[in-house]
Amino acid sequence: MITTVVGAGSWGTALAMHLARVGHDVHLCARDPALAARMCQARENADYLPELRLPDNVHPTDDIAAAVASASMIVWAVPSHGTRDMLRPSAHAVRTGTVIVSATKGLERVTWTRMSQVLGEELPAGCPIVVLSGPSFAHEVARELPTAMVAAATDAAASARVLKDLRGKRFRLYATDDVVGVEIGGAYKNVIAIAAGVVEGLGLGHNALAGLVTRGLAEMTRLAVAMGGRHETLAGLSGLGDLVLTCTGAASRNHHLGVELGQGRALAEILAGMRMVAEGVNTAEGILALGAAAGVELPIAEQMASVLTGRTHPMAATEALMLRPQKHERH
Ligand SMILES: NC(=O)C1=CN([C@@H]2O[C@H](COP(=O)(O)OP(=O)(O)OC[C@H]3O[C@@H](n4cnc5c(N)ncnc54)[C@H](O)[C@@H]3O)[C@@H](O)[C@H]2O)C=CC1
Ligand SMILES: O=C(CO)COP(=O)(O)O
Repeated sequence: MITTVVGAGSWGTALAMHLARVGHDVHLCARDPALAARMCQARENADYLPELRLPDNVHPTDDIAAAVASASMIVWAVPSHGTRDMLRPSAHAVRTGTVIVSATKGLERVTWTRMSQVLGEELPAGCPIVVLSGPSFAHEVARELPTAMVAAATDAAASARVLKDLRGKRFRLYATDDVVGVEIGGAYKNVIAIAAGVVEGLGLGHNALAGLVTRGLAEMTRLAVAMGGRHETLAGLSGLGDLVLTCTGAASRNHHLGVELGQGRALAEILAGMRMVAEGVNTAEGILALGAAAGVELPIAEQMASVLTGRTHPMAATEALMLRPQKHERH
């Protein structure tokens, strides 16, 4: 079974290692030829997932068109801002019927399109898209620590195939047909994870963190439902599950960025010191655009977008949220 993973950052590399361990022959595509060469030579991805040996059946490459042409399954793990540009030149090489697993969590800049929609617009017809999401730090998947995720697709045969082909002793998947709910949950949680980091950086305590996570989940759910997703999806792995992980786990890049913001560092300075992507930085504005289009109020995302663009100080954002009119909890 040949599977191609596009994106040799931490997530693509971890998924490639997992797939190789469960029996796939994996092509791992890096856009940087030098990184592909270093991975071939050193048998590790020292830039993004150091000190973990790549299994022998992971084949690093920079020839994306050849790698996608030979695969019966493609796992997409390129950050959202690079997805369309990275896919377009090789999309024609993808064979009809190839199952596409979208592992990216974010929205396309400016259009604020969901990732499965971007992939669907660029790929040939007849390639079912399955969204993989949920609480899953790359370094833990790479180390074979137990992980549960969700696979969302409108095509039940495609999600069943992903459940079967990705299954591992310590990797468990649940299926759903709620693609919108899963993608909104996976994108939105990054914004709330930044907010959770801000709470920590400001030293606001555990009460504040618990309140933020709970009200963050409420507004994520509000948006997802307004866009056609289901309430219970957001109570699942790609909602509550990923919030618990990234709002409390220090390994979250979004959470880390929020801590630094809360401690008073400027966004540009924080980003300059990060090699890895923090999707929530771009997603906040997109979430607001989707909220405006759907006619729903998203107060935490609104404050975070304002903090991230430097218009509001993190403490002022906290006060603005606390001083909002009180209301019924279900709203
Ligand atoms: N790392 C993790 O634990 C998880 C990450 N994800 C998601 O997977 C996606 C990829 O994230 P990571 O692998 O963690 O990122 P990363 O920061 O570890 O690596 C990013 C990769 O994308 C490449 N890249 C950067 N800008 C690019 C562009 N403009 N065009 C094409 N490629 C570009 C980099 O060269 C690098 O290979 C993100 O949407 C992230 O939210 C999802 C679940 C877990
Ligand atoms: O999505 C993730 C885990 O599920 C990774 O979160 P970060 O991108 O914040 O590190």
